[in-house]
Amino acid sequence: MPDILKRVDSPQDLKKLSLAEMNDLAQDIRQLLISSVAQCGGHLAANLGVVELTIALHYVFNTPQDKIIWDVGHQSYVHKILTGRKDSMSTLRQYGGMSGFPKSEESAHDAFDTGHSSTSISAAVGMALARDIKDQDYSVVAVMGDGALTGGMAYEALNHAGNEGTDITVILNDNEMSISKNVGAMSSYLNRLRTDPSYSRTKEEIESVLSKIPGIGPNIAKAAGRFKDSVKHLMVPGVWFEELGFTYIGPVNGHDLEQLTIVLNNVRTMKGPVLVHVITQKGRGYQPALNDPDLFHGIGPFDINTGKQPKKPLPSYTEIFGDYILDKAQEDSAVVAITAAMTSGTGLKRFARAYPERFFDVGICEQHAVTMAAGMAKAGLKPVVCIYSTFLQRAYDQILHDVALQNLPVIFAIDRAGLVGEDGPTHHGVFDLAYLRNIPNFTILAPGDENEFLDMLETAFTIKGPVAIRYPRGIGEGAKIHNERQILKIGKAQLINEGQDLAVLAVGRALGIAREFVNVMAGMGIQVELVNARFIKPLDQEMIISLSQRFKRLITIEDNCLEGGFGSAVLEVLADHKMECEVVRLGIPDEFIEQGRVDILFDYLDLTPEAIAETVFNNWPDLIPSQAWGLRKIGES
Ligand SMILES: Cc1ncc(C[n+]2csc(CCOP(=O)(O)OP(=O)(O)O)c2C)c(N)n1
Ligand SMILES: CC(=O)[C@@H](O)[C@H](O)COP(=O)(O)O
Ligand SMILES: [Mg+2]
Repeated sequence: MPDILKRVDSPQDLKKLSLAEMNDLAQDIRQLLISSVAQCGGHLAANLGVVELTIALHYVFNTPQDKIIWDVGHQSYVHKILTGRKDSMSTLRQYGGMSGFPKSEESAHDAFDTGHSSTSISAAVGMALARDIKDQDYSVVAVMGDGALTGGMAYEALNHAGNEGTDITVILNDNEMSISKNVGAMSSYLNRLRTDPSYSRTKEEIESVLSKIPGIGPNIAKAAGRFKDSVKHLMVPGVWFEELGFTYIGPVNGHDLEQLTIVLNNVRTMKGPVLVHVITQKGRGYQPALNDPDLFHGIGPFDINTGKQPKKPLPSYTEIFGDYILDKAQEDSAVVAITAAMTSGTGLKRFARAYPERFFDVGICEQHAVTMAAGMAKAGLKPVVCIYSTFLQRAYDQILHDVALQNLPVIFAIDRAGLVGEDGPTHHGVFDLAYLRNIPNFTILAPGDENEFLDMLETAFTIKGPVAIRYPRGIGEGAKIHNERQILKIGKAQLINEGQDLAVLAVGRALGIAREFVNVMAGMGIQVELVNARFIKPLDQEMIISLSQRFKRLITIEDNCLEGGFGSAVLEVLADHKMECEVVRLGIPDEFIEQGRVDILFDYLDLTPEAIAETVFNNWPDLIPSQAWGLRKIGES
């Protein structure tokens, strides 16, 4: 580990460093970031961009007494390194290792848990109001990116904070990037603040503005004076923010530690809501990340020298979707694609290039995306809303009230459904079946393999109402893609394997696990009937009833939460028809699942073929054949 970094185990150590040493520290931290993310994967580009900003924040503020809230939290690695966790960087995002997001249970310096965007100002206002009610004394700082500022919640919070006049500091970290290039009118406004000289005030104007800040002005004015001519650029009128009741300070060079520490030192003593507009460069200090900040926003392990990643052996569900939607748009001019700031993540990059007039990146605005799609559907288009399962949670009422209630034909392509792996509990998409299947008019599907996914997409375009297709992160089952598409019969499950001893109903990614389970059982002489549910809504009631009559023992498998999920839906059918049948539901239990490789998580959840066999034998010991006695846990109650 480089020298200066060795000496920094806490923010207190940082405060002993000279400016030159802090600049050296910044370079040491960049090295650690690059080597750790190259090994573990993670959010590299954003962290490289906030190195100096994070050093300056910890130099000026005193965590954990002062609270720093990292919006989204993907850029919190530097904060973790400076707050006693540098040695844990080798475990970043691994099972049992350090989280890639702020986590209060991991450190007292992590003031608020994040992962989803645009929450930081609301949380900061809440903490600041609590502080004031309890008559306590500490600073509350929200660090938010320009991408996060496209999210509606940020505006709700700015609106409220400006009105309350609460003492909070918002650091707007503007790097002109969301994951892809940032979008929207606010982004253009920030760009004008950054670049248009007519927005810049003269030194005298700045000092006059500063001196009007009650009780604090002279301090700031003095600090500004130290910058002589360059101070002209220190404060420009961020009129929009000022109209909302914020004191706007900026643009500030986010890589100039001297300027940052002076500005933050003064901001620290200011009253009321303050917004500091900091300009940073995403990917700074690592050429491959500078060349492709989108790729290096969130990346798997890579070669440090080349920045290259190992080639994937198979196309992912996302890529298959990207190919399909491109073809579909060519075939049907009414097809439009909508993303909420996840163009590459949802496989829409080529669509965006080929059909710019039919592609809409609305920013981190899942709610707006869904209601806008409803409007488009009402007016005759065929909108496909491409949103990760976990982020679609944001738009629940819009799905229900604006789409489903009017039975509008909006197709929801729900990527990253089920366990996503290293991003962990903030990002696992394990709730969608439960939050969607109670909404009338919906058709909900989950593919068991790549061809079925394509059939489902094709089928979705024939349905005259809202459709959700949920599919997992990463590569599929490896099925060879053929060209004949079939329109699926709505609400009909698919019999995969006939058996006599036990029936399994599986859905989506769980079908792959179930297939292997059938083989494991067959190896022990137990014949399992396997059904691919295909539809979560409408359910194939006939099939479920028939299975319950024939087998009396049924297993459901899903990678969704058990409460309210697919297995619960099966139980409802059985109860409604007064069927007597023993059902074991397998899926995600009532807990937040940690980060880690998906196979490790499935193992932890006893959702491997062998573990399922053990569960079966534990529930129904009469099924245990003599050959099965080698298996872990068998016979234990
Ligand atoms: C509600 C929600 N939607 C989408 C995302 C995915 N996401 C994570 S970071 C990010 C871009 C954030 O951009 P910005 O705030 O400017 O941070 P930067 O990476 O540029 O530092 C997006 C879209 C998310 N975390 N939460
Ligand atoms: C921080 C965040 O929300 C995204 O960057 C997310 O981590 C992307 O996930 P994927 O890697 O699955 O696209
Ligand atoms: Mg940004």
